[in-house]
Amino acid sequence: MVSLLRFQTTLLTNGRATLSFTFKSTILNWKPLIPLNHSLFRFERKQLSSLSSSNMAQLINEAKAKDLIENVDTFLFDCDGVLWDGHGMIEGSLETLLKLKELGKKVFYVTNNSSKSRQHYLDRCKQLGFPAEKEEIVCTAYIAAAYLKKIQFEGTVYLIGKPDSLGEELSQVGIKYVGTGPDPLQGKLKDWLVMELDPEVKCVLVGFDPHISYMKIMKAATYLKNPNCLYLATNEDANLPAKGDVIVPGTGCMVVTVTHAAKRSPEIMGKPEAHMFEVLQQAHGLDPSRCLMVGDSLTTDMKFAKNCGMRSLLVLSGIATLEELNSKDAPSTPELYAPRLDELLKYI
Ligand SMILES: C[C@H](OP(=O)(O)O)C(=O)O
Ligand SMILES: [Mg+2]
Repeated sequence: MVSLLRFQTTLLTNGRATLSFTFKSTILNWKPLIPLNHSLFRFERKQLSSLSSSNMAQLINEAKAKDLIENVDTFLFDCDGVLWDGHGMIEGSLETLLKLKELGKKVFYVTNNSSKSRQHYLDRCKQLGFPAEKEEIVCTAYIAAAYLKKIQFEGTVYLIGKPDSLGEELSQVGIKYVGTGPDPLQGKLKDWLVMELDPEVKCVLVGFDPHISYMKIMKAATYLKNPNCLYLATNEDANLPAKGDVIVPGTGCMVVTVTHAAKRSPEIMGKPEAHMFEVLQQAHGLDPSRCLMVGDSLTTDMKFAKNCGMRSLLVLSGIATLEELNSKDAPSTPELYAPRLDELLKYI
């Protein structure tokens, strides 16, 4: 009797390691010691059965970590859910980045979060002890302003966003904007139908805006009736990563309401689109095949890595879950995954 026994250790998000094995026996008279329908394996079998070996994300281990250190010069880090989240810094993230800098690796911060400016992120990195220079940080507020400057935009931006993030970045490139701050419900339908809009507005830009309102959606959608009016959005993340019971709506919730009302889709400035990588590649001459994108989202970070030709490591400390990773409908499959960034630190 010949049987092929393949062991696989899988680290679950609760830190419990489980051993699972599959066997292919040419003569099915072999009985495994532990019945395969034992609960220990039920989860594993679903996990293994839902992933074909060709596209299975691999749990990071010593050999894979050493391969990264040998073949990756540049580490691009997503921020929310990897380095920090709503509760503060994520354990081990700072130590891991400092070790990579000690090893001479280039480190960049690539965040979809449009609630803060690039300067704010620089101040935050310094405050937390992360090694960062301003040109190593790209956030979607900065990218949106840089994009409008690159296309030599002329006119005013109707901004659904914060004055101290998108507003600050637009001002820095000399672009005028209107619309920020509270815009509560006023008047009734007969008033709305005759409301005055700013004829100078030639772009609607939607980012994170805690003052999102019915009036703002109405104004944005009305500006967008003009097909020559540009429609940009910073990102489509549905939630901000914050472990706990509360769901914190992300910028994607602001974008979908304007998109639905306007019946138009925006040009997305952030991940998974390649704008942020292109800006870094142009400024620092990056070779994507020697870059690793580390993120917590399959729909943005891991797709971004794939779109830009980079290697990818998913961490389960933020938005993505092991179940989502192993689902046959997963939006993308990273090369590697780990429970948290500092899993890498164990091996380097
Ligand atoms: C979640 C996302 O930020 P990132 O994870 O890209 O830092 C966002 O704030 O919408
Ligand atoms: Mg994230």
